[in-house]
Amino acid sequence: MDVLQIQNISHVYFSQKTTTTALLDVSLSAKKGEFISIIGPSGCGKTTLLSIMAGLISPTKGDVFIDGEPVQFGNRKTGYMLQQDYLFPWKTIEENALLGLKLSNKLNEENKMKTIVLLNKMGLTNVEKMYPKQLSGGMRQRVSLVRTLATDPKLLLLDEPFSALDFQTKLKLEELVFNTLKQFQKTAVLVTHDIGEAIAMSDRIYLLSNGPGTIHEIFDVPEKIRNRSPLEARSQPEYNVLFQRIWKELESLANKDEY
Ligand SMILES: Nc1ncnc2c1ncn2[C@@H]1O[C@H](COP(=O)(O)OP(=O)(O)OP(=O)(O)O)[C@@H](O)[C@H]1O
Repeated sequence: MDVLQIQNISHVYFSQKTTTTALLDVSLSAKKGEFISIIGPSGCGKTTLLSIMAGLISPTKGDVFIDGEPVQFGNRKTGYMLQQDYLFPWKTIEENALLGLKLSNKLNEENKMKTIVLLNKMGLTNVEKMYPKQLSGGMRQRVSLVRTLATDPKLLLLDEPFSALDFQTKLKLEELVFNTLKQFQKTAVLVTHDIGEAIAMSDRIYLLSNGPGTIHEIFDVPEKIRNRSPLEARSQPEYNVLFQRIWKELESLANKDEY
């Protein structure tokens, strides 16, 4: 069954003087456990699309279903992981990690224990009583991932979560996120500007055209890459072939003055 179904979404922003069509007739889907990526030029509507999936804005046209139900404002079916970790500096790591559970009234001893175990699994041992400023950027993003996973969302929305990190930390975190999501059979949507990251982590990549964003092309990631961890995937010959294909497609958009 599709955990995520987006059917013919269009979205127009209206202001007093202008109207901007951000998305035009976009359809996509993801089955349970699938990892999909959305790439495309700046301003093509990626954030708008994620905000619609999260139920933060309603599309002007079209339907979104998560787990078979229409997305509603304030729904708790999605978890967001962003470029910035948005941990509260005055709260301890444990309090930050448990915040999602607390807000959704799911905080009990069992869930608390599960969250602490998850923190430890992420290599975050003995940090529970520390504050965010005492942790590195990569560690804070790991706390942010734990907070997101703790509420057991049906769908994870990852909005460039690695882009502020140094390259080595980014590769390590990609590996950790990939393995964790596979372990829990989580469905995820990643928005990124990094073609390599999209290939290394995804089952399928949606390339959006320049605004108004439409689906320009869908790339299925070959099995040889999908069956490997992101780091191993990057050393496969198929990885370079797909990288070149996507790169050329982006270039062709640029030459059409679309990118
Ligand atoms: N609140 C808003 N009001 C009016 N126009 C908006 C609003 N938010 C976004 N837009 C416009 O909608 C289009 C898509 O924006 P969006 O932020 O979704 O693109 P994006 O692909 O995420 O961009 P980037 O890669 O630069 O983050 C752009 O033309 C943008 O200017």
